[in-house]
Amino acid sequence: MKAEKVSELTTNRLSVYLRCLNLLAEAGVKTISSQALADQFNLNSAQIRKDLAYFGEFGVRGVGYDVDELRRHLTKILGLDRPHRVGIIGAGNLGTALANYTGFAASNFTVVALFDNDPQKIGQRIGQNQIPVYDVRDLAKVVREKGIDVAVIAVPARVAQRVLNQVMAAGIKAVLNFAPVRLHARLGVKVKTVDLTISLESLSYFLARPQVTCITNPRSILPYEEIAQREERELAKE
Ligand SMILES: NC(=O)c1ccc[n+]([C@@H]2O[C@H](COP(=O)([O-])OP(=O)(O)OC[C@H]3O[C@@H](n4cnc5c(N)ncnc54)[C@H](O)[C@@H]3O)[C@@H](O)[C@H]2O)c1
Repeated sequence: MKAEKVSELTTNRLSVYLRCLNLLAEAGVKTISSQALADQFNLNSAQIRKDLAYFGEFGVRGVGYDVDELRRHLTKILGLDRPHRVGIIGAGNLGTALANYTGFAASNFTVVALFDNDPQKIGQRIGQNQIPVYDVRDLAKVVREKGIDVAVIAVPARVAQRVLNQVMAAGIKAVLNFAPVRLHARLGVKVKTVDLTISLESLSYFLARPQVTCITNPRSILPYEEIAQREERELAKE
């Protein structure tokens, strides 16, 4: 497997394929061709074949993919076959909302701790799973004790870099950042930023151009696919 050169766009697509395959499995579908998969979920069949071929031979010519087998492979490729333990730093509006959300469990992610620096919040328990809020100064200790391998940053932007530094010092290598700020991670640490304002502003851009948003043909997504493919080529060059 040549997984080390796989871009984030590819891993995002693998995650989409897995979600589609889970829906097919729930509906009792046993095998599916790349074309049928593409048609049902508005994906690109050549891209599916290319993405999957990268990780080995999955499909059977003329039959397609075995849905359960491909689900197992994608689950393994995405590292979802082992549980991930998540710690959320910032027990405010967003941090507590994320801790209350039970939907991550299906993908093998469990929120096991929140961290804060507010004495009023430290010691509280959040949501139906009664997740404890720890003092952020105890981050490294709790990370070790609870085997936390993913951190979510939900603190104000002005302290987010400092918190990331603490997270990295605690040995965590995968970070989901909600603070609207560009963070600097050291080599070997992956930070993904979810910036809702950027997403809203890009929606606003399309609202400002009704001729783009009014096209109903699914192929109207082609320009964005092209952008994604261009980004991917650039990533591959790095
Ligand atoms: N609330 C939302 O809908 C939303 C949406 C998108 C992005 N965000 C972003 O997420 C972040 C959190 O937003 P929020 O609305 O939950 O804010 P909030 O003020 O409700 O919560 C922030 C929490 O971080 C804690 N905190 C501050 N400094 C800390 C530190 N050094 N170490 C540990 N904890 C610390 C605070 O005590 C507080 O509990 C912000 O950067 C915000 O811009 C929020």
